[in-house]
Amino acid sequence: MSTIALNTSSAVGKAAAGNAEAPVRIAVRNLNFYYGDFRSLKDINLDFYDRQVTALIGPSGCGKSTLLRTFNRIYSLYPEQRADGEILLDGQNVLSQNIDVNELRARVGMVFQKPTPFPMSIYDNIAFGIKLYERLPKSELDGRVEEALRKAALWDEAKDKLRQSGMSLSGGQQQRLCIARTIAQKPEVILLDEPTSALDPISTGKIEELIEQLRSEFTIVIVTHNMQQAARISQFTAFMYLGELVEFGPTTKMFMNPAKKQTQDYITGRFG
Ligand SMILES: Nc1ncnc2c1ncn2[C@@H]1O[C@H](COP(=O)(O)OP(=O)(O)OP(=O)(O)O)[C@@H](O)[C@H]1O
Repeated sequence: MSTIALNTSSAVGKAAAGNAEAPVRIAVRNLNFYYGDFRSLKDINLDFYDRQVTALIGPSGCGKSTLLRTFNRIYSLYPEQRADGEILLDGQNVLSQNIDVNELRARVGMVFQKPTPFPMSIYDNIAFGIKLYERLPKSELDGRVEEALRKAALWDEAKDKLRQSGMSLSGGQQQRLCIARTIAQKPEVILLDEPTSALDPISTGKIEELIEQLRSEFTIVIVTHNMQQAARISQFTAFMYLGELVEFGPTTKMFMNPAKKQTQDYITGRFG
């Protein structure tokens, strides 16, 4: 099969190569998901590697966000939604009834498409989540807020206005604040659901750089519609269609030499 001649080919290989030797952080086994009677995920089996970025791609409605939302059981806020099968986070099934979902959501943080800062100060946006779980002296809390803002590449822009509302930041800064808020809880996994789709190219670039930095510490799963973005920032890519996993592999292989025609058609924009 020839190399795919699309814009994506210039982006492929920009991210560090995938490390399939890395330990598996999340193992998805025979996962099905239902909205009422509608089965939106069909027997998904997939591994997510430790401190690697995995991109979930596929046409609208294929189940990318649904899959992402199973990892921290955010769907369980809605009674008609349910999952069966197994999602093993470090070997422990997060779908099991005896999992503490609050603890799970601290271990598996999530950042949404639209920046969602709380209507409170920049400082409190971050301190709030820490205080839910830990009682820290003020100096230590200050340190944790600073550390999270630094890791989210927002410290320099925010350090002189920590008491200003988080809503006063630009869209891109708000999204980095949401990432800082997630990081502050010291998660193991970070889920990103189209985190740059509401942002301009410069803010998008900053978030992409940030994702590359965060990879040294966190396992990252990102849903994106942007093929170039998937090629630029991920080490592994999963292509989904109609609730099924069609193909999974190192991003370079998926974009340069996919095994399935459907994958190739989607990546080259010939789908549909
Ligand atoms: N709340 C819901 N109730 C019923 N069906 C839903 C609900 N949310 C999603 N679905 C259906 O589940 C399937 C998967 O949706 P999902 O949002 O996961 O797809 P997606 O790949 O993330 O799409 P997009 O790229 O458009 O965000 C679709 O057929 C969708 O219509």
